[in-house]
Amino acid sequence: MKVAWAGSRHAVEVADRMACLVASDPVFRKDTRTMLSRKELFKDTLKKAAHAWKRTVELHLTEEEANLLRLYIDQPGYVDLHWVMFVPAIKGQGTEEQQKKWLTMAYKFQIIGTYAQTELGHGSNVQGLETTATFDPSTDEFIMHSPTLTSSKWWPGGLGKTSTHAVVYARLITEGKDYGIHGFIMQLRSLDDHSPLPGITIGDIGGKFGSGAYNSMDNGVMRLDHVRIPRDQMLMRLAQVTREGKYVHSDVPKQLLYGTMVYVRQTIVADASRALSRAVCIAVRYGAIRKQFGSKAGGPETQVLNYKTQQSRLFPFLASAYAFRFVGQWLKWLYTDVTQKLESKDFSTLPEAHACTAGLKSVTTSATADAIEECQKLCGGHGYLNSSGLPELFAVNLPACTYEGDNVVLLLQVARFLMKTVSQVASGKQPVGTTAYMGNIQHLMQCKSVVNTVEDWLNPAAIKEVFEARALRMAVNCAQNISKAPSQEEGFSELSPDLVEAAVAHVQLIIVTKFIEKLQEDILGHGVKEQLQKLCGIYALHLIHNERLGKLYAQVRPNAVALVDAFDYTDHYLGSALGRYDGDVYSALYKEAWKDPLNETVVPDGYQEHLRPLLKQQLKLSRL
Ligand SMILES: CCCCCCCC/C=C\CCCCCCCCCCCC(=O)SCCNC(=O)CCNC(=O)[C@H](O)C(C)(C)COP(=O)(O)OP(=O)(O)OC[C@H]1O[C@@H](n2cnc3c(N)ncnc32)[C@H](O)[C@@H]1OP(=O)(O)O
Ligand SMILES: Cc1cc2nc3c(=O)[nH]c(=O)nc-3n(C[C@H](O)[C@H](O)[C@H](O)COP(=O)(O)OP(=O)(O)OC[C@H]3O[C@@H](n4cnc5c(N)ncnc54)[C@H](O)[C@@H]3O)c2cc1C
Repeated sequence: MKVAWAGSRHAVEVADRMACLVASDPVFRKDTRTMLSRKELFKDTLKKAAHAWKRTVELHLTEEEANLLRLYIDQPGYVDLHWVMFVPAIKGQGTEEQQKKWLTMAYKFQIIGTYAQTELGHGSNVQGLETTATFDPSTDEFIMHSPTLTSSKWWPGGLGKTSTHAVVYARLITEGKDYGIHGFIMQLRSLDDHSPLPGITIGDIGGKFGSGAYNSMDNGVMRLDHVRIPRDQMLMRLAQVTREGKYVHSDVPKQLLYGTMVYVRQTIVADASRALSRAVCIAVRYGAIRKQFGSKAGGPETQVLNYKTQQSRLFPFLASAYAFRFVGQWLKWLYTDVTQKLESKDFSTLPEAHACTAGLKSVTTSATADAIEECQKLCGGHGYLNSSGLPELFAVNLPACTYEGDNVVLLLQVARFLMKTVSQVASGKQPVGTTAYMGNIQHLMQCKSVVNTVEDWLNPAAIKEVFEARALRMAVNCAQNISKAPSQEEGFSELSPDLVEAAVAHVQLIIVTKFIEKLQEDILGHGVKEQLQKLCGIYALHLIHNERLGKLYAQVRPNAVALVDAFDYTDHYLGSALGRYDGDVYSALYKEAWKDPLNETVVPDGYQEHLRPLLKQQLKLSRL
């Protein structure tokens, strides 16, 4: 099962090696992270990042190994933005010459970069950004400026205190005309003493949700006061400004400007499956250790994992973790395929790539945030302790519902794509890729499900048909209602809640389909495929027909712990007293409690000033 989860034997081996490297290095300790002040946490993050880079160089780690090292260090920081957004933005939007110049420095960490798109006034509406980049032909420079308070850059990770450079998104103005949003490389801080360059005001935007967690990241604010940069720092793969100030657009779709976001959304699906699997791992392992109540005859107490209510709340998450993992692996493939096509100037699959990454990012991160919260409840009181690992896991993954595109905004993008596809089908065009099922419209609009028993639900063809019919009918229903509205735009706006539901149904169909396709692959190991079939059934069925699942849960229960062990997480990475591999939960909880700063002294600070006088006063009063 470890191989099925990781994708290959090689993937298991390299992940194990990197996880152990991190777990055995004292610099990467994180057990007292939630007790650090913001400043201490930030410094700890800088230390870990520098040490990780040192180890990467010393051990000559490959890119795959270095990425895993960063992942297992498990502490958000500026390096995430540098590797996940700054480097890809230059790769995707820079010319070959620009890539050579900037990536050479970025790969060696001679510069640290971030992705500065969002502003105080606009995040979702990228076309509404206000920062300007005005070309001055007299000096061959762009003047970068924040004209209003709301145009202040706001949120970019690493911007606050660390980044020396950024890809800054701004409205390009040349020859008096506004050509909309383009990307520019800017140096922000001195490479000698790290002070901000003239005209740049920069800082951290302040503490965020939860202790520890995302507070390790210095999300930043930046205002620009007529800062000049050379013309060749405009990212010029998609469009250019000539020496004379002429704007020239390349023969590529302008949506490629959004390419970095497509790339990152794809990686976020993998993050979501990992976060969900960590929460499930903690709740399942702990559920096997925790006992409450027993038989009336005085027999042994019951493991809470044996309660049917526990299973019906928890096993759909276990199934979802596997489902998201497999769809994430497929999405990675899709992204690579689209990138190769783009290189040979075939842009035909771009809309589908956008819809799939946007939709899957939305559905998987929302489900994951909800599931982590529920796993906390599934662990009872102990789940609420920081030492359970769950509060931090929740706080770190909750913003994934917002960053890289608010989930509802992204689902509306999927809906727009679906409405276009429905109208193309109506005019006789055969849909392809993940919407190919819509071509079967005659059958899917009328068919009745052949499913009667729980066993029928394990029939992949039956499951697929139900999901196809559900998604298509919801999309067609929306399209019909929109066509009755006074205008397309009004109809879309009026029906947006239904459109979001239709988008979710389409995305869930993709997830179910990719799970089924995974089951058709060669899967080695005794009983592995059978367990995955049950999980696939649970994933599909819990979305549409909760009542019939009891039998399947009973079949999964005997292997529940093994199914989470297959995630292959070290105790260091899981970071949970409840989810420990050895099950020694109570000793761990007890030990963790004593690490709290409040326990550094037996009598707490503040006793002399506030507690003692109060108690003495009450004592005096009671004697009166
Ligand atoms: C225990 C705890 C320990 C700690 C653990 C730590 C471990 C780490 C774990 C997790 C962390 C992982 C770290 C990962 C690091 C990632 C960090 C991420 C940081 C986040 C960064 C950001 O947020 S960057 C900013 C992102 N911003 C957005 O996403 C903005 C969203 N808005 C948009 O994308 C667009 O504005 C819009 C799509 C909503 C609208 O676009 P537009 O205004 O142009 O309008 P249209 O709707 O008219 O679209 C026009 C046309 O274009 C098509 N289109 C739109 N987008 C795309 C696209 N991306 N690609 C291709 N095509 C696109 C659209 O469909 C339209 O097409 P038509 O054919 O005209 O219909
Ligand atoms: C932890 C974190 C890290 C981030 N890192 C970065 C970074 O590195 N770089 C960067 O540039 N940005 C970053 N961001 C910003 C992030 O990308 C934006 O916050 C995100 O795109 C959402 O935009 P917004 O904040 O403007 O939300 P808003 O659009 O203001 O959303 C507010 C509400 O309005 C709703 N809404 C908005 N538009 C519509 C619509 N058309 N129809 C229906 N409902 C709508 C949304 O659903 C939401 O409920 C980060 C954000 C966070 C939280």
